[in-house]
Amino acid sequence: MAVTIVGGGIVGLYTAYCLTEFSQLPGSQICVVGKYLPGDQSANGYTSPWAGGNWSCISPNDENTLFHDRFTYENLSQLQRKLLSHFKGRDDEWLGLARRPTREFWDYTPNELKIGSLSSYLEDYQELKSQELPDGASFGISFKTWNFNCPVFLYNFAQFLKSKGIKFVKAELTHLAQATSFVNEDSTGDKVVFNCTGLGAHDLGGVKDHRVYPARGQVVVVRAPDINENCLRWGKNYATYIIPRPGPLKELVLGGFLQVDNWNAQDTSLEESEDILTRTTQLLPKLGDKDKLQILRVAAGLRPSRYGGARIEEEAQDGVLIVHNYGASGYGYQAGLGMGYRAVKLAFSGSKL
Ligand SMILES: Cc1cc2nc3c(=O)[nH]c(=O)nc-3n(C[C@H](O)[C@H](O)[C@H](O)COP(=O)(O)OP(=O)(O)OC[C@H]3O[C@@H](n4cnc5c(N)ncnc54)[C@H](O)[C@@H]3O)c2cc1C
Repeated sequence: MAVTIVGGGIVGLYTAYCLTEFSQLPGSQICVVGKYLPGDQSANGYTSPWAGGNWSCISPNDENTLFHDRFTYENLSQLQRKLLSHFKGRDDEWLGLARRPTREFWDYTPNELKIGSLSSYLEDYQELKSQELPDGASFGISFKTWNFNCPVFLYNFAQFLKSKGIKFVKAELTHLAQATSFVNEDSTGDKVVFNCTGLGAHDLGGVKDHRVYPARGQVVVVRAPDINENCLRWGKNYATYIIPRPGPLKELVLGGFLQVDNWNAQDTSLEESEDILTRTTQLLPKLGDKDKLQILRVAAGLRPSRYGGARIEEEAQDGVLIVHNYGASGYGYQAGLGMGYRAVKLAFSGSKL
């Protein structure tokens, strides 16, 4: 088997992990190719380093997404254990994948199916009493979540995958058919391509999926050594979130925005930053005076969204099995392991070769 994964974002890496872990495919048969790879940064072409990131209730309520979220939440402990046993002497904070408490509030009554699903598996799940809700909120929960230091975790995850023999190649493709020329030297036999190109799927030849669109987010990153909890609030037209990043720098990511079809991640806006600081300090008063926060940086990123939801689908192109796996929107870290699992299962149960 010669497997090529196009895309070195979190979805590509989770897919590589699922191939080795759940299909027992040797790393020497897998090659990851991407224009950008872990350690790189690009505002427009590489979303994964820009995520907050945590596991939250941001994702939709359809059966597939509920499965992806749950699978990821439940299997991150195993991934964390494997990485920590590889990086001997290091801890979860160094790794960039750690646990923290969280509270989430809604201004409306959330979907029953979703709440039913969440309450069945989230650790320390509790529905909050009305006196524990902020003004104007109508529902709230607390639970133990996962927090990522996204650029750090992405880099460490890639190092782990390389240690399994997986090859990483930096290259830009103009057509998906070019993918099969990037293979691991030791691999032979049937060729399979996983298309994990995120927003790139919009323009890549052989895909050109115009259901893919960006949902721009801006964040303000502050230094807050005393805040170790997540706090999020979902309104009909806004999302406010406070996400601590694991690691020694004690960074807190404050957001945010979900701007549909806005492709501009180069620019950030002072007005948006002010709005984020106002909303987050109101939501979590212990953050203190917004004018006294130590701002480290302001950044913007583009979530790879897709009308109709993530595309996890197989297709045969010139005798090669293609498995599409993109469209993770604002939940690639929290759903991507489940997406990778489904994509890999599809590849190995399919008969399109
Ligand atoms: C502000 C913000 C906050 C977020 N917070 C969270 C959060 O808290 N939790 C969470 O789960 N998610 C969060 N997200 C969403 C998360 O970042 C994305 O869902 C995730 O990064 C998508 O990963 P991906 O691998 O699909 O795409 P990407 O990371 O964009 O990777 C795409 C890969 O494909 C490659 N590629 C594309 N086109 C080509 C081509 N033509 N040739 C070669 N290579 C190509 C790229 O180089 C790259 O390697 C957030 C996003 C933003 C912007």
